[in-house]
Amino acid sequence: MATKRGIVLMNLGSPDSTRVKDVRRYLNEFLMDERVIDIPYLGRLLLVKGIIVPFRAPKSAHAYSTIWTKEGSPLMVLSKQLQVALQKQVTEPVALAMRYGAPAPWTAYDELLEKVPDLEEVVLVPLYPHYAMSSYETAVEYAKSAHVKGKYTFKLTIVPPYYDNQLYLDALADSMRPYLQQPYDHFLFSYHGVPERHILKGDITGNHCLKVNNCCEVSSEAHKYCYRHQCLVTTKKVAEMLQIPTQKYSFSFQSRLGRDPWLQPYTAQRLEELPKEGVKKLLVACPAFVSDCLETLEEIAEQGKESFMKAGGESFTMIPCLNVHPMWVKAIASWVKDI
Ligand SMILES: C=CC1=C(C)c2cc3[nH]c(cc4nc(cc5[nH]c(cc1n2)c(C)c5CCC(=O)O)C(CCC(=O)O)=C4C)c(C)c3C=C
Ligand SMILES: [Fe+2]
Ligand SMILES: [Fe+2]
Repeated sequence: MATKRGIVLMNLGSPDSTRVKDVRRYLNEFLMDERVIDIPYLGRLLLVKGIIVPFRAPKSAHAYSTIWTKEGSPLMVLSKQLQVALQKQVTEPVALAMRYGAPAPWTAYDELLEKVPDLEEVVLVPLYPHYAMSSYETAVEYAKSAHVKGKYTFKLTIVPPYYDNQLYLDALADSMRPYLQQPYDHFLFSYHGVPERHILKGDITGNHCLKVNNCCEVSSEAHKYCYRHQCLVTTKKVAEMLQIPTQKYSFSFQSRLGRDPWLQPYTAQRLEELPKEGVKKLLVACPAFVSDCLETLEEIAEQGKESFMKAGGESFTMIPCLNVHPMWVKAIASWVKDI
């Protein structure tokens, strides 16, 4: 007899609306996560509630208002569309959960149990291709704690990071290929950044990450949890599949928050430098995100484009995220089947 299974897709979550009070609530939950702002509780409370959120909430609310749709935030809308598209490919019920805000993982579990009361296994698909303490790990730990706290009897199985999985890479390359038909000088792969401190913390060897020359390129067990290594692998593999010459592509990190050093180079800085280096026609993709969101639609496609053009760029083309690309939907269906 086949195992009675359900699937949960898990993404980050968005505020309920673009009102400052909803954005404030969302940012407080997000930034009070000890895997995001990883300092002791009291310091985190003072920093987040006393400094970051009061200043950031009105600015973020405005940014969200520039991308918000009639149905809600793009991240929520596109995650729901992915749920619907996957449901058409699999017989198991598919539910959606978010790390911050609604729907919570227990809501997703209950929804699956309503459809399959004798559920034996739930396969959790984190909608993050790369391992980071502040994205993949916090989502997985939250889903696991909801599983334990709710005393659910089904087994919880987790899809590992898929940054180098051929099905993910094939879908990504296919989604980018049409954009390479147009003339371009450079292809920038921009990934969400993380503080360097997070990379050091995640180094299970204690002496590799950001310590050894070309740390992400020389073999190490540390790569299992190294976000930078995983972003580099995705970049190199996709560039190779698309036959982009080495000198015509690069990768960078966006969305820095605060003054601590984050992974470099910073996308915002590269977008101002590239035109001065002779890059006039730019293609940009953001493979750390599988669904378009604030960080792709506003930070890159709006703000990033503006600063590139002001610095002397002539054309800026943003390649959409995988969203509901048929090969991406099939990739998820195949992982769930084979896990
Ligand atoms: C792709 C994976 C992500 C990592 C890694 C990540 C790390 C990280 N993020 C912040 C702070 C913010 N991120 C914000 C938005 C945001 N972040 C991700 C993904 C990752 N974050 C997504 C998909 C989104 C978009 C959400 C949406 O509703 O569209 C925000 C909120 C918006 C803003 O004010 O800019 C913050 C804040 C930190 C500090 C961090 C690592 C430590
Ligand atoms: Fe983020
Ligand atoms: Fe590394």
